[in-house]
Amino acid sequence: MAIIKFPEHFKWGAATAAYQIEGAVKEGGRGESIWDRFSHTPGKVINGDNGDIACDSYHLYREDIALMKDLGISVYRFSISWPRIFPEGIGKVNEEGVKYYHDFVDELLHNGIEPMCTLYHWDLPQALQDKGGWANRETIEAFGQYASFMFQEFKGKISKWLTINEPWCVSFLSNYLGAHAPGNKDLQLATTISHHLLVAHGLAVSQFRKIGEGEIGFAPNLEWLEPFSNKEEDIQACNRGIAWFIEWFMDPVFHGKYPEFLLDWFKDKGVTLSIDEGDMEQISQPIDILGINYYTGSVGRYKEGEGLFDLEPIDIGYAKTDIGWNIYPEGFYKALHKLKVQYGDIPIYITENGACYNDEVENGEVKDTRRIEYLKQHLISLKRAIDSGVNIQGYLTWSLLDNFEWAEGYDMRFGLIHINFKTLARTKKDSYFWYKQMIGNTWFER
Ligand SMILES: N=NNCCOCCOc1ccc(-c2cn(C[C@@H]3NC[C@@H](O)[C@H]3O)nn2)cc1
Repeated sequence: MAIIKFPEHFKWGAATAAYQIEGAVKEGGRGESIWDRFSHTPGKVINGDNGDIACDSYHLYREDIALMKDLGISVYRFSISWPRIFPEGIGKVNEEGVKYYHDFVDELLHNGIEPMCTLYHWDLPQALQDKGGWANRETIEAFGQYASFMFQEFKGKISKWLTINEPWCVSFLSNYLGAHAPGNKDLQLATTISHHLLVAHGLAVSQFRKIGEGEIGFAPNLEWLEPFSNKEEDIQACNRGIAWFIEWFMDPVFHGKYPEFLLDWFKDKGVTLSIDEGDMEQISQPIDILGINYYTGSVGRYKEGEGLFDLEPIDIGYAKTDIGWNIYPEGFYKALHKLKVQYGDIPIYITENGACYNDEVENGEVKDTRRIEYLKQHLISLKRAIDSGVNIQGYLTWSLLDNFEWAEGYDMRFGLIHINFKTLARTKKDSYFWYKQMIGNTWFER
């Protein structure tokens, strides 16, 4: 059997997000978010699920942190509910919300767990959406004020910050494909939003340089696309599909410009970018860390007129998780290798990787052996990337807890810990025990 061993300094963690676990949406002075509005709109979320209660981590966070300590993680990625701090998005601060996060972060630190804080994990204050949301450049300024407040308020407690989680999901999934809040289906709008998100990221970084302490970055998600054949048309189609996730967001941050071939492609679709003077300089300020979220990949081939990029994803029989995503660990390595080639040695944290398996509790146990296999396969790819020179500093699995999986609701479970959403009981899954042993050893047996 092979031993897969990680560097001694390697950081192991787990990740969650505010709207997916907190609940208490009308408590503690919190304002409405776009996900409150979207999830309560009939037809938007499977089973009509919403985040009103979720895992009730707002009230149960001490229990969750005790589980993290038992698990042995050294870093925990969470997000701030922007409308808990600024109920209207800007202006009056909600002191109850500020205190909640101080109490939460203090509990993490007291338990020797390093906080990694995502400022924006999709729960935009509805009051800002009512004024156009991310399509309105005023939201960029509002995000800058929110970020500046948080950097000042948590200086000395939080030293790893991520500005925007998965800007592809916030822009294209939510405003072109329409699958997430606010549910628009407009390519020009989505592309404009993608630019405003990057400008907002850059504004937060510039504020961090004045106010903050520690490291800052952002967390794009990547989906790999493997060409069906070595035909140039298949290769180019897959390159377009990959660039939609990688180059579209990474080139502006690391190279100060959008990928020309995608700009041209969008222009042929009647979509243009309105770039203000100074935007690209703002976006491309150096960052300290890069979060990478990877779940899946597909095989793709050229098909004229198919989708946005003349690209047809085809099912060649890869095994899938319970949410229907291909299990494709090879794509994880290929994506990470591509990042090193194109963007150099920025310290990378895998800020999300995990699998949806909807195993239930039986006799007090959850035998999620498929999740353990998924983690093993992807950690093998990760170790290959590390050994080939990719500067990976840590791995945070998605997710610590089963939680509200956005439009898929609560049926889709990604946690190491099972949540009974009726009783809120937490049950450690077999994958929890496997991850705990692997963290303790810094290796696992294949
Ligand atoms: N890709 N093209 N799709 C074509 C059309 O598909 C429509 C649906 O698409 C997608 C694509 C991606 C996702 C997704 C979900 N997560 C998991 C969350 N990450 C942040 C954290 O909160 C986790 O809950 N990451 N990515 C969902 C749906």
